[in-house]
Amino acid sequence: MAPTLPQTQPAAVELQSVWKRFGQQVAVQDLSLRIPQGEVFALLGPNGAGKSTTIRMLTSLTRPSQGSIQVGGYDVVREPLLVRQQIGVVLQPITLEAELTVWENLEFHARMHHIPNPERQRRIDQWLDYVRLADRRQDKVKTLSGGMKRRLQVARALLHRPQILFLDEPTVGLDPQARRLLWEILRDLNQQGMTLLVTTHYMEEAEELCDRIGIMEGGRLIELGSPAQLRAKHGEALLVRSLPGQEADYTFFPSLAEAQRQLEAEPDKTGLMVRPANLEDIFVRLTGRRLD
Ligand SMILES: Nc1ncnc2c1ncn2[C@@H]1O[C@H](COP(=O)(O)OP(=O)(O)OP(=O)(O)O)[C@@H](O)[C@H]1O
Repeated sequence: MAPTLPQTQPAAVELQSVWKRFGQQVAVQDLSLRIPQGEVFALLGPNGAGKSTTIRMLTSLTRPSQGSIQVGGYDVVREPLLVRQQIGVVLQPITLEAELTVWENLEFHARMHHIPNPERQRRIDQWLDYVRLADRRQDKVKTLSGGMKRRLQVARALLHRPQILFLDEPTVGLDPQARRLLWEILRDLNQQGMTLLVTTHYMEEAEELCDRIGIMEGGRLIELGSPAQLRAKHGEALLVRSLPGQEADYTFFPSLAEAQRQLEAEPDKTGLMVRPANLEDIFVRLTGRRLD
């Protein structure tokens, strides 16, 4: 996995003390965050944590109640059209025209972005190839699998050549193979210099794909760092005691060796085991709950 990018990289996304209120409901509280260009950043959090609201503010779909947001160097409130030129967006749910063909869906989007022919045709061909859908170009979208639809959404989001791609739960509902293929595409885009901001419920996805992770709960950012930094901070290893009919008990240790030493020192070793800590464990430690 790529190391965390240095702070000297120009920011792709910058939020300063951002709040979003819906009436009495506070969806996002005092969020400050800087995502350098070229980073893959994941926002993690349980339902209602404020992830979608954050993405909606970053993509200029909803205005912050307070604070400022720059995306691609532009202010989302004052310069939303310039922001939209810099970004591609893959939101939930799938917003493709089911009765139109794969090609027609892309053609429609490219026309909306005023991409003239023959450049339009060339780009559609190029991106269909890239997301492995060239052989499905004449098929109606309703005949595609979930993974294919998601890849088509990605191709559509890339047609106008954005620098930053936002993806809200991109692999939800996909089988492992389809998920891996999408990761491969996203990783490749990042290697070409694209900044990615992803929300996900899947710890494995965050761990595999992302340089840094922000954990949100109750509208607040409660943790931020690379997977390695988070493990170093919270503990690399776990001693787990799990007994039938009881909730498992987890204790973090800085290293596997230290967890192992503790296990050996325990007079009663029933149900005890040592294993490496993962992001899910850290998430549970921080929030007291699982992601799904
Ligand atoms: N348009 C809205 N009107 C009122 N409240 C809203 C609106 N949008 C979001 N909220 C509230 O803001 C909070 C954050 O919601 P948000 O959808 O951002 O969370 P999330 O982390 O994306 O969760 P999920 O994974 O379920 O999408 C929730 O309490 C939600 O009910």
